[in-house]
Amino acid sequence: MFYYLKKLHAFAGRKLYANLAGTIVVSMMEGIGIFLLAPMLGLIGLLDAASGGIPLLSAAAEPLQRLSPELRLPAVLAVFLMLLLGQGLLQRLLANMSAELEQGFIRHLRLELYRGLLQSNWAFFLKRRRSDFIHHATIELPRVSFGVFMCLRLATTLLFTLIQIGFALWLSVPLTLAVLLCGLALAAYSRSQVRRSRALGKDTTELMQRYVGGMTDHFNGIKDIKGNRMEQQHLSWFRALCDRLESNLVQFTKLQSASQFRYKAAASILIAVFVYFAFAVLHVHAETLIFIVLVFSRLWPKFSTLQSNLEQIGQTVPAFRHLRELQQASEEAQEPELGPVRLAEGDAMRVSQGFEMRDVYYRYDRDQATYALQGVSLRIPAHRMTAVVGRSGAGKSTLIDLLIGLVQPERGQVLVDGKPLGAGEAYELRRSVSYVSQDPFLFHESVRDNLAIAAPEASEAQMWEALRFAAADAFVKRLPEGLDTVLGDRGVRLSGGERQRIVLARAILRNPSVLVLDEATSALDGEREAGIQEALERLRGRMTLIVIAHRLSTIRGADQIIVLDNGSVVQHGGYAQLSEEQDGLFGKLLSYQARASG
Ligand SMILES: Nc1ncnc2c1ncn2[C@@H]1O[C@H](COP(=O)(O)OP(=O)(O)OP(=O)(O)O)[C@@H](O)[C@H]1O
Repeated sequence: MFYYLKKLHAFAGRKLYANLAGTIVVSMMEGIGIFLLAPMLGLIGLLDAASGGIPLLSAAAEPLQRLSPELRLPAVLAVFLMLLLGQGLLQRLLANMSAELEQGFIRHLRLELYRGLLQSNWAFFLKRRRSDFIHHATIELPRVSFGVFMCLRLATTLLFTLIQIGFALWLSVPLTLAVLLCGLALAAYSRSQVRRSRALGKDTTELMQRYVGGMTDHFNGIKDIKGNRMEQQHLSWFRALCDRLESNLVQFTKLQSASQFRYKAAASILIAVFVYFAFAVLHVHAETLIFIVLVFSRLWPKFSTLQSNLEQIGQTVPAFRHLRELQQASEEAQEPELGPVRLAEGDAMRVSQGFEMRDVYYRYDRDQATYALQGVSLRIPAHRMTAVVGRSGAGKSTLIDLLIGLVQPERGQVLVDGKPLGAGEAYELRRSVSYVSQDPFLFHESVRDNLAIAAPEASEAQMWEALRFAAADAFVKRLPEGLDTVLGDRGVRLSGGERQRIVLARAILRNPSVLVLDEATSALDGEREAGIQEALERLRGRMTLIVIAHRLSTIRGADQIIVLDNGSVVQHGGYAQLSEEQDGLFGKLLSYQARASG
């Protein structure tokens, strides 16, 4: 919590103190307003305004005595009005300022979280559920911000309570001490409520995490759900979770209302007892009694506000811990070379000789014995086309991740142009790599925006050239608004192959030094794939091509084929050479495919 309070301090600076000071002034004005009630009551004959029994009262009434009697009431009312209006205006100003501070702080936290996550290395993402990021950004983060401002509210309430206590002590020490003792006793009794709030807050965090995770999974897999008639099972799961969420939030409200009731009940009893003792036993003046009742009726609600603030803070504590843990993990996983993001690729690192792997070992989980890659040594020459093949799960994607430095080997070395590829160099290298994954990703934006994200300076002519290259020009031309057609769920839905071609065009538009295609043409028909093969032929020489393909016919033109099996390189060489090695895995894979298609 202190971490985020410090953050707010760094973010808001002087504004924060102005806000706190303003809140105190508003509270003071409220106090003065009450104090002014006395001369007012005196003027209308309810109270002896010149009474010396009440501190400050005679001093406050004294200027009034100098006015002619008929002006006194308007004068007091004018001051009263000014105070109330001033307080109202200041309150309005403060409310606006608080909203700006609060929203500004949320924006600051959001940006910090998002930037931190984006700049975390790939290993960080491998270990986490994607929906957890959404949960943190949309639910935990506002809770944290709410908690931070609740702490500030607690601080101002505490301060103002102290002022009120001082004032009350001045009026009557024994009665104030009695009220304080009762307040402390009730606070001690209510401590368990704060603990309970924290436990409920922990449950809220867990339940919301499940809620966001489940919803994300279900809607990602909605086709599977519909296609397999699994709606009922999902609905039951959802209903059970909603029941728990409902009960969790209702319990918190019940807890709060119970402690508020306790404070209210105690207040009524105390006031009755005080009035009795003050009047019947201690025989204090009626004026003093009215003041005591007035002051205590202001003081006691502060105690219940403090209690309520503490419970609300308790409820948000788990969110603080949760968000901080994620941020800490993401800070530890930051890419070493961050600097400003430069999209112009002119000065990006160009691979001139090629890649090399020396006895590389990698496993996703260091607690497990199985390696995704083991003892891999290979060379990938620059400006040539290298294909990586193997059965599903053989380690092809892992190999690519290591080559472009998304993950680092556990043992062994990856070299680029003869130099070891550390995490810092990898970040630099990826500025000149275009990577097209198995599941290509398009934004819910126009074709133009989707292309421009990779190369903001690209002209329209260059975009069309890239689309032509990827055999996507014809279908983009046919889209209702051409380049400006919005793609995605609420725009034009593309087929898997069409999506792949746009992503390929985007990859080419960056004019990368290394183009990696991970099953990037799997959804294309033979004719279109042949078109892309020709395009790749043209790219060879200009850039280093690394292609993962299941359909072996598509890699006939490769300069080199690397065959992986169970995380090791089992064969490498040209297409013709490998196809002749009858006992080799490549030959087997070829014959399986020939049988399947034949
Ligand atoms: N994020 C991960 N966490 C743990 N294990 C993983 C992860 N990703 C891959 N693996 C494991 O590493 C091994 C190699 O996976 P990889 O994705 O590199 O294979 P692949 O050859 O690309 O497979 P495919 O052709 O099916 O995409 C597999 O055994 C897989 O289960």
